[in-house]
Amino acid sequence: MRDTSEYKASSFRKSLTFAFHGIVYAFHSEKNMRRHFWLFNALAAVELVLRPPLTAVVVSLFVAACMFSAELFNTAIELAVDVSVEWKHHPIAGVAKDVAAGATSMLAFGSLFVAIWVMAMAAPLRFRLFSTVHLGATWLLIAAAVAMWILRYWPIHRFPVDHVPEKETQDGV
Ligand SMILES: Nc1ncnc2c1ncn2[C@@H]1O[C@H](COP(=O)(O)OP(=O)(O)OP(=O)(O)O)[C@@H](O)[C@H]1O
Repeated sequence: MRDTSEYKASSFRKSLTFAFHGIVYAFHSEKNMRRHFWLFNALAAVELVLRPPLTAVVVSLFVAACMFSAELFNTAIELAVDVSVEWKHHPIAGVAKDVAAGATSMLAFGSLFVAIWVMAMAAPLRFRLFSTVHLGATWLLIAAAVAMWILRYWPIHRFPVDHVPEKETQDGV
């Protein structure tokens, strides 16, 4: 095995590149990441139509980022557990994965309250897709959506990812 010191990020730019690799890998290998991606698009579409104020948009984007972050942690834990038990069955490995999945589910549940609050902030609910209200919030939403699409569809073969688990391929959700 090679010495891990050679992977140490020597600059901020390198650290960001490693983080980017991680996110792209997770989008390619994890079906839940792809589910969250489509949920995020649904959220962005609803907010573009209803046009809640900037505060509600910022909070909802932050919660969406937390959700993606939780799923990334979950993926990292699953991979680390699989490596540590060498893909063999171990009761504690199973518990570790269940706990990580539980953490993600908790956040998903909490996100529902934020979704309800965003709807309340958008009241009275009207079709405002072509309106010019809350333009700052609208541009923020569009920028966030574009960034997510880039991360989701960035070609993985450009990165030194040796193995994408067979259980989750590019197909599917
Ligand atoms: N090595 C293992 N030893 C014992 N139980 C395991 C092991 N790996 C997985 N499990 C059990 O199977 C469940 C599913 O594990 P798996 O690795 O397939 O996660 P997953 O279904 O891909 O999760 P997610 O949908 O969050 O990606 C775990 O939550 C755990 O209960």
